Amino acid sequence: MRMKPGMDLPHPPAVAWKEDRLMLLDQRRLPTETVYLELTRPEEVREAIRELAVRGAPAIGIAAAYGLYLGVRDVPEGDEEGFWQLLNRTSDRLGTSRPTAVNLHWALRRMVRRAESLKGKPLSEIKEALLQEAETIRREDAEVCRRIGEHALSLLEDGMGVLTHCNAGGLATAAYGTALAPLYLAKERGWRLKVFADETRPVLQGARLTAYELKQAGIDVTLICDNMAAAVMQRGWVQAVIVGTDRVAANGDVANKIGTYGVAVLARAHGIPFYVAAPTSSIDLETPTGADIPIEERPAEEVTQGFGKRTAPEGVSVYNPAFDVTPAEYVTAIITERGVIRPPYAEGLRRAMEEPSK
Ligand SMILES: CSC[C@H]1O[C@H](OP(=O)(O)O)[C@H](O)[C@@H]1O
Repeated sequence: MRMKPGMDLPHPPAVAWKEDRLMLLDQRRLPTETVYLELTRPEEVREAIRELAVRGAPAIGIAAAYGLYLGVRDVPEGDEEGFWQLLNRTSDRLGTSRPTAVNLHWALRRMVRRAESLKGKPLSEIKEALLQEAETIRREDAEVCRRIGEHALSLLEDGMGVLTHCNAGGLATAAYGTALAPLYLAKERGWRLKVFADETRPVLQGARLTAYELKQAGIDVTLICDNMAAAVMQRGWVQAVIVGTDRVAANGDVANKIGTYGVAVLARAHGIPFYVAAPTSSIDLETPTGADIPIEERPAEEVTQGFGKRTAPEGVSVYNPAFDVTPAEYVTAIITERGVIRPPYAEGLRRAMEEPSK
């Protein structure tokens, strides 16, 4: 599997545009079924994001970008007022699909700004520019992931044991992933890494998606239950932890899949570096600290009746936050497409957001 533009992915792409519709790989059905949703309306895209048919911060942003285009493409030529009203209403609607991943809001803001930059032009021109912008966001994301892979690989060594949590792979992005990008690159360079993938309850993104991606790519992956991470570290099988993120606050606090904070504390207790792979599209300097990051709470059924099998009594109280926040002090380094950022994070994050991509 070559991590070059247009390279062959070890799995079907999470998001694709085909003629006149958005194709989303329905990740609720992986790893046993490969089924694409064909979407032509923004409400369908919003539903797909909410129901985790498409998930992963970058992939959510890409899907929303196409969803915004779908929302305005049928506005009649000349109906300027109707176009701008619908554009903003659709952006707001898509923006409320999930609260934590900042990529969603980043992508929608970028699309609206692109349209506003062409205000006064024929609507047909603005619509075409919106479709092109969504395509550009998708293509850029693949390149960003590849660069994150390059920078992240400089922190790993051949033969290492690496633990990851949830899925920050090709299925969470346009291609390659963020946290998984260095693992693909290592494989391409003939390295032999041993990966431990947390299953990541309750939605099992690690078991269903990360284990699937890495096994398809021929990478040595061992699936473990979340409560086994401590034992695996205690046995000395892990030399690095690398995870993705949904939002990095201005001080370096990191929101990621629930359970990440526990892994970070375990890594600290075992003297294991804890790395966060973060495209700049997931960095939010307008959010001062992790305490300011909205944490999505999801339906109780994900915990009590996962994948249709009831495993808890009817009516039991459930707390089901989809994310937690790892304080910056537990983060060894934040790896962006523009390089590796070490503490103190506030200054490094500001510089990363100002620099052109390397
Ligand atoms: C590269 S972003 C992946 C990020 O998104 C996941 O959450 P979800 O599956 O609920 O969208 C998880 O936090 C991953 O680290």
